[in-house]
Amino acid sequence: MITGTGITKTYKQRGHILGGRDVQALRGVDFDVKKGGAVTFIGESGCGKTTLGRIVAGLETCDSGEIVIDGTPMSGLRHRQRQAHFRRIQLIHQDPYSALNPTRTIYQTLHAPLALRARQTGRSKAWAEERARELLTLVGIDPGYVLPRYPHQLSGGMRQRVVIARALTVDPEMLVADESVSMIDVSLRLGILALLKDLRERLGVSVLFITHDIATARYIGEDGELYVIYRGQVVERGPTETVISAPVHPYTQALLSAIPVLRGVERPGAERVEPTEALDERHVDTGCLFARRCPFRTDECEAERPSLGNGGGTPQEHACFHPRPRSVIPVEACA
Ligand SMILES: Nc1ncnc2c1ncn2[C@@H]1O[C@H](COP(=O)(O)OP(=O)(O)OP(=O)(O)O)[C@@H](O)[C@H]1O
Repeated sequence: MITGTGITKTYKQRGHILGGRDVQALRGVDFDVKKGGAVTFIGESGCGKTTLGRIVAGLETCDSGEIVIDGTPMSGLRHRQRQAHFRRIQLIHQDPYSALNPTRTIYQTLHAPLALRARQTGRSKAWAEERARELLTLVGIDPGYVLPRYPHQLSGGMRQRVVIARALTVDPEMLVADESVSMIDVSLRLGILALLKDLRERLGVSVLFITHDIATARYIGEDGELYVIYRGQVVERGPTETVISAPVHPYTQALLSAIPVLRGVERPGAERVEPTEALDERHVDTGCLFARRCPFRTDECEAERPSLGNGGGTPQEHACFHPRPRSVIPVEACA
């Protein structure tokens, strides 16, 4: 099990004199991912999703907060020990084109980490070769075709499968998939998402999925938890189906309302929640982060920041003083 508590991250900006502001990318994010579980973070561009994914994968440090992997807090460990723990969390980057070394064949890419493991665990060279073939078969590609080839000779979907196979060479406990289908042809995306689901079932590996797309969140995390993140704060979280079918935070409702739908297929009674104003940096220190865009804001929202909780008796947690379940236009309406 992997948990995060109070994760914060601020990027210092140079040029303060010219009016540059520090960017608070994460403002006290809590999460937990159970063994074999699926957690999806969803939010618009710039809300801090990638920063969180990199911190969870150990590629970046947080300013405060704690990541605990199987009961061991990472903050108290030396660099090498920490790296050994974080090796069990593998990041699958959104861009399979830059994730693979163009000068290495797929055989070389997979063989290097496997040969290292073979040496560390007293296994033979033949084991490393066999394991490379097994992993490629597991991710649905023909080892005989792929192993001698270079990345540029493969399609985007195949490359992403190789990236996943490489992540599996270390027997990870969790995969962090950051928009991992966004740069792949639409026709190939479902295959990659189905593969990630399949790996969860077959290997018991947990998946932390990062996306801005509701349909993807629903597909990958149907039995998992959905976290909605806005400007570095989790504003709603709960079972994926509950959050999507009955969102209570106005931001989640706006996110769902923003899905394009075909004229005439909207469900009667569905409500469209339109954010009222463009992003505004005011009230960042005091009030609700969404207040300036929220059509339901009150004075209270501008004076104080709500924290995540179950106020109002809702099944999911939310950070809103006025949670109101609203039926918004469902994702199926896009089909
Ligand atoms: N290395 C950095 N230096 C300065 N600011 C950064 C850095 N990385 C991210 N940021 C800022 O932190 C905020 C969060 O960025 P992040 O990439 O985590 O968001 P995101 O939700 O993943 O966005 P996107 O979907 O566009 O990738 C943004 O305002 C971004 O400009």
